[in-house]
Amino acid sequence: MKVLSAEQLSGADKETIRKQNITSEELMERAATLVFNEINQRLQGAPIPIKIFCGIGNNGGDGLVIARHLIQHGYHVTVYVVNYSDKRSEDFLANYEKLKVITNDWPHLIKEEDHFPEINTGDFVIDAMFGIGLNRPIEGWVAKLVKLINNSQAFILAVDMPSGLFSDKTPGKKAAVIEANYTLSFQSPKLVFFLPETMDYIGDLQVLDIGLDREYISKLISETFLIGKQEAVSLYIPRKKNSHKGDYGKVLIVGGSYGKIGSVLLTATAALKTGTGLCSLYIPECGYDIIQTGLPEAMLMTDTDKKMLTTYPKDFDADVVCFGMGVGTDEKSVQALKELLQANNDPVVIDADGLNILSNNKEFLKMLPKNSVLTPHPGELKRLIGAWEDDFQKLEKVKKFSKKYNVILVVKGAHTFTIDREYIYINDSGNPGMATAGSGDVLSGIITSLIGQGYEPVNAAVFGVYLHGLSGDITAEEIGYESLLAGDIARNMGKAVKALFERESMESK
Ligand SMILES: NC(=O)C1=CN([C@@H]2O[C@H](COP(=O)(O)OP(=O)(O)OC[C@H]3O[C@@H](n4cnc5c(N)ncnc54)[C@H](OP(=O)(O)O)[C@@H]3O)[C@@H](O)[C@H]2O)[C@@H](O)CC1
Ligand SMILES: Nc1ncnc2c1ncn2[C@@H]1O[C@H](COP(=O)(O)OP(=O)(O)O)[C@@H](O)[C@H]1O
Ligand SMILES: [K+]
Repeated sequence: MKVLSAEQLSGADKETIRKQNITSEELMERAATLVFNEINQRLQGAPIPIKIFCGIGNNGGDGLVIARHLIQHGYHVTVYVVNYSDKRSEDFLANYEKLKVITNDWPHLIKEEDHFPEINTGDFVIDAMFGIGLNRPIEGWVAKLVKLINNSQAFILAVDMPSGLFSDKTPGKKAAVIEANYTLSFQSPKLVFFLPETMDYIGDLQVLDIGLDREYISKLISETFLIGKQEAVSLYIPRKKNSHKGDYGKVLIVGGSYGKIGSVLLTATAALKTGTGLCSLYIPECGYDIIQTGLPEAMLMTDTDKKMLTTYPKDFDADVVCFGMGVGTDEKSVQALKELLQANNDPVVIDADGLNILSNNKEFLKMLPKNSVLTPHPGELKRLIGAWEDDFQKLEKVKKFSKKYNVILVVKGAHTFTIDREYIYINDSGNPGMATAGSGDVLSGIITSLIGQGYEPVNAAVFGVYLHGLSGDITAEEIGYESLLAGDIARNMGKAVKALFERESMESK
């Protein structure tokens, strides 16, 4: 799904009004009615106090439409107009008049702190103060109102986006922003919904298709995509009946050191469980018995050093090589990575200490084969590209790095971002149970496996990240977050691939 900017959404809005020959008020009615339907479906007429806070722009207009429908369906609604300015939008005014017709209980005007209502724990608050039109931080008494709502413990539903969030920049640490429990957003998710600094404001997210012109949207150039089940399925390459193990990749995993052999075991298990035909490992000698026992399907070569990697098997003919998990950063292991980079022209996957070695030896970056995949977590990323001021600057820096070195970066997190030059792919699978040692090692194995099976590196990264999260979701569904182990994610890869094609088994995310 394309992630559109506020500007693109406004354009689509105008084109829809023109092409469908409707007024902007009718479009607002359509969008806000969808929000009402969702609320009605969940509340089923429950007599709980609903407090709707409306701004004076079109987000406020949506709030007034929602209020009208809720009142007409017998809900206990109180409407507040957060009168932060006198420039009421036309559609706000039209809906203000419509509301007056159906109730004597007219909106309460809030113009200062003294007008604030009491908000109680059991209230259902609808935030329709600001949407994509916010152009400066919320200040003064409006900021105080935002804090009052946040501190109320009431359930908060945000319309289009939580008030206080911008669509194209982060709000700053002390800014007043609604902390929603649930966000119902129109037509397209916004980039800020997925960034580490701002994702916590969103709560659960649902995107409503408000019927903006499909043709116009399909022609819009977007560089940012949300990857859900539908997008993942489209990347899948089916196996051929007439095939053999040589068709599914000869993978080489290089890693491990004394005390960290488990990392390569996880990576290799994930690679084989993702469909690799032939999986070999190059490890320090101390890992020999561990791998042969733990993963008899894998083949092994060992370094002459017992405890760490000192070299790289240059003559080994692999389709794809993965380097880095559990390696450490000893000078001798730096040499191993150097030899690997000198010996390879095809894309490689670099993770963990492989990334730390790159950060300590920046001259190696130029040696990375084109379209190699780097999989940093935020700490590794910082060492690689330097610190950033906010998430938007981080994305710009990563794009620049990706272009400069011709590589793909998988920036791991609650929403993992795969960045290929100017393109951003945001992952929508996964859960907090995956915040457990070794789950990154598993991801590297999955991506390496897919490259070995003939996926383009960027597709291997995007699809691999999705499958990794999906396997984590399936595992969490079975055993909960707390006891989820990285090895479970690897072992459940088969279920994840199957779930891609099962309609009922998993909710399409
Ligand atoms: N296209 C779609 O998908 C559809 C969109 N729809 C809905 O429209 C929403 C966008 O509406 P919108 O453009 O009227 O902007 P909105 O967010 O209501 O606020 C703008 C007002 O706030 C003001 N202002 C800004 N910052 C401020 C501040 N810090 N403190 C105080 N004031 C501030 C600014 O005035 P300014 O002073 O800057 O001139 C202006 O008056 C969108 O989110 C969605 O809900 C649907 O109805 C239909 C389909
Ligand atoms: N809260 C979360 N939600 C979804 N995925 C998560 C969450 N926390 C971690 N993950 C995923 O788990 C993996 C952790 O990787 P990493 O930090 O490299 O772990 P390790 O070094 O222990 O292998 C990443 O793929 C990341 O996206
Ligand atoms: K809002």
